[in-house]
Amino acid sequence: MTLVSTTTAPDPRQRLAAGAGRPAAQQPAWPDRAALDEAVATLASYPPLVFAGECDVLRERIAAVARGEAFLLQGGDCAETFASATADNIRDRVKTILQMAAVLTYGASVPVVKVGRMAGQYAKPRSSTEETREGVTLPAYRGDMVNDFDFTQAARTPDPQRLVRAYHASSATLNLVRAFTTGGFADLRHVHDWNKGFVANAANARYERLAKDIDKAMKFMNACGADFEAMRTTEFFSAHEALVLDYERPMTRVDSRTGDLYDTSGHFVWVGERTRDLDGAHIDFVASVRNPVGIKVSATADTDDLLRIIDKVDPRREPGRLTFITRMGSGRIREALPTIVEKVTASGASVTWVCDPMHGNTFESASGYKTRDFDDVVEEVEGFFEVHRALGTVPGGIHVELTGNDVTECIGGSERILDADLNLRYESVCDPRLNHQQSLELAFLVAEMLNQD
Ligand SMILES: O=C[C@H](O)[C@H](O)COP(=O)(O)O
Ligand SMILES: C=C(OP(=O)(O)O)C(=O)O
Repeated sequence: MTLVSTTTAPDPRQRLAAGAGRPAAQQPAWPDRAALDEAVATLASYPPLVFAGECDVLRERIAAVARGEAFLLQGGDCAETFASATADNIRDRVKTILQMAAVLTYGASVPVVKVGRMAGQYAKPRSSTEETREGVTLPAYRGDMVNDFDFTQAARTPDPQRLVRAYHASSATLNLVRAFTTGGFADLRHVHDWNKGFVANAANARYERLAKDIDKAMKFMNACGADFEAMRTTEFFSAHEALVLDYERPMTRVDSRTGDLYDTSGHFVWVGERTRDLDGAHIDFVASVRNPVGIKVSATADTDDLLRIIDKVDPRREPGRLTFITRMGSGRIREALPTIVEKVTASGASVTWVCDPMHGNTFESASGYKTRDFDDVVEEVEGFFEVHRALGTVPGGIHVELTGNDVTECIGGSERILDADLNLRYESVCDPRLNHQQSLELAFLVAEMLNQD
């Protein structure tokens, strides 16, 4: 892929420029136009973070997910921060995802497509444009790509230089992820090592037993003369919400092979529940790029609206192109999802269904923390499987906010985290994440659900 098209056809970037006039929700109020233009120009001059061919591979993998031949595992921080883009944090998140994938692959005999909510997840849509603390009102924190979490006027003022910092942090993250996943660290023969460094607990002990079984199977295959080359590395893709269009547009490039546009900020990008307006700039943006894309779908989504989004984003009905990430809440999924799935299926659309059991299950605890109950998370995934089984459609994967760290942000799980424990290690700057143990527990439970076929 080159940065500049060599064809004489009209420049496909005109398509992007045309979309720029559409209304865009949840965009930062940049105070300095010249500084923004400079940051956007800088981003446009930088190399792509991912390559078009990799996005095509992911589209094929997601097409296999839609056929029920693989399972999609998307996970990572609610909001990455520049300060937390450290080697240890990145390694532990990758290890957690690799462990979950090992549990799913071994436990349910299904290939797992691994996608990190990583290397670009630096922007957040907010319910309110402002935040008030003790009588002081400031702009809401919108992610490190936009402003800083500190509660001061200077920190909360959007700064376009942060777009450039987000690029560099994503680049460094992706570089390490690529090193981990292709440099030997992800070799299935190291399945035990991924558990090292995590505190001893029930989920880790259960994982240790599974790792022993995998080890045994590998030794058996080795003795039979199996070729382990394919297991030395693993595919690992990056994903984030395509929210701040002043970041996504300059990162969008023309693929010299095809003349098509690709958003090179990540392999997979999604449009959130708050920005998926049919005539808005976000849907127009993802319609213009060839990456596999996702759309968040809540329990209140209008099915006709979704059908129009499908027509716009995936007019060719291309397998793997469009994923609906449903996030309905444990109490509503069984009532809201069936009609949507039925009508979408009846329309002949080619959509991959993935369950986000986090965003419909957030509440404020009695002690004032934004949290989620592990039981609600599990309940929503169960509802997702039940609905798809009843309709004969494919429950393709899960999309979860998680960390490899031992945080206390979601209540429940076998550690029985209580409201009173939330203040111990509540580190998220936005929404609560599953900790390492809760993530592994979820993977074991999902493997059981997959096995019920
Ligand atoms: O991650 C999703 C949203 O950005 C988040 O839930 C918004 O949180 P808020 O309602 O506190 O703004
Ligand atoms: C904001 C998010 O989700 P949703 O759009 O579903 O609320 C998210 O996944 O970070």
